[in-house]
Amino acid sequence: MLTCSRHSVFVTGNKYKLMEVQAILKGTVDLESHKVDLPELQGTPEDIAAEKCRIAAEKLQGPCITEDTCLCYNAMNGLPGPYIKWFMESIGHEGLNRMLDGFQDKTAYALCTFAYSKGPGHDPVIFDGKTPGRIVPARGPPDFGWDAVFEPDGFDQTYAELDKDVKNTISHRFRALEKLQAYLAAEKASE
Ligand SMILES: O=P(O)(O)OP(=O)(O)OP(=O)(O)OC[C@H]1O[C@@H](n2cnc3c(O)ncnc32)[C@H](O)[C@@H]1O
Ligand SMILES: [Mg+2]
Repeated sequence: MLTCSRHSVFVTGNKYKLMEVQAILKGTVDLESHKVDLPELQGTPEDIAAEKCRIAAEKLQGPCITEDTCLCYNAMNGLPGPYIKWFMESIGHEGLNRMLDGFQDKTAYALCTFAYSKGPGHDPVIFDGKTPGRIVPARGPPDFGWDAVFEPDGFDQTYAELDKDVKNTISHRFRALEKLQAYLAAEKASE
């Protein structure tokens, strides 16, 4: 859970996401953490992100922010995309590489979609961030999801090998949060 000056709350069950969001927003937004179990939905990344936020706002009966993360293979027209969580849990880093065995194109992109709702009954606003890269055999600490198999463009290190401070200035999450921050700041200024 993340509380900003407008008492909005970041809802996630993923402690690594929360740590990154806290590190990226540090100093600009007051954070507070709380875990709520949200359903894994199907659809386009944008529709999933919006619906996830609607459900969280209903559960909390108040304003909130949620985020959904995709890992999209270009050779597979964007899949596994929003279903990456199940692929990661079922087949692991090696399987995520093997899926591309029959393809020359190993490029992929990480996509983060934040959604912000003013509360139940309010349509969520969407903010996305994308980082292009490619899928490589796992290197670096295996702690956070598929970090070890994603090498962002312009780097010869995987997300997992990169210093956290570096990942947090080029990541899909950082890019989406930049937009969300600007939106919240403008909203606050107009009050
Ligand atoms: O409660 P929520 O916020 O939904 O947390 P989650 O862990 O279920 O997250 P998602 O539904 O967005 O699924 C995304 C999957 O990708 C993983 N993931 C998310 N961000 C990542 C990142 O920056 N690097 C590596 N793996 C990441 C995450 O661990 C999940 O397995
Ligand atoms: Mg989830």
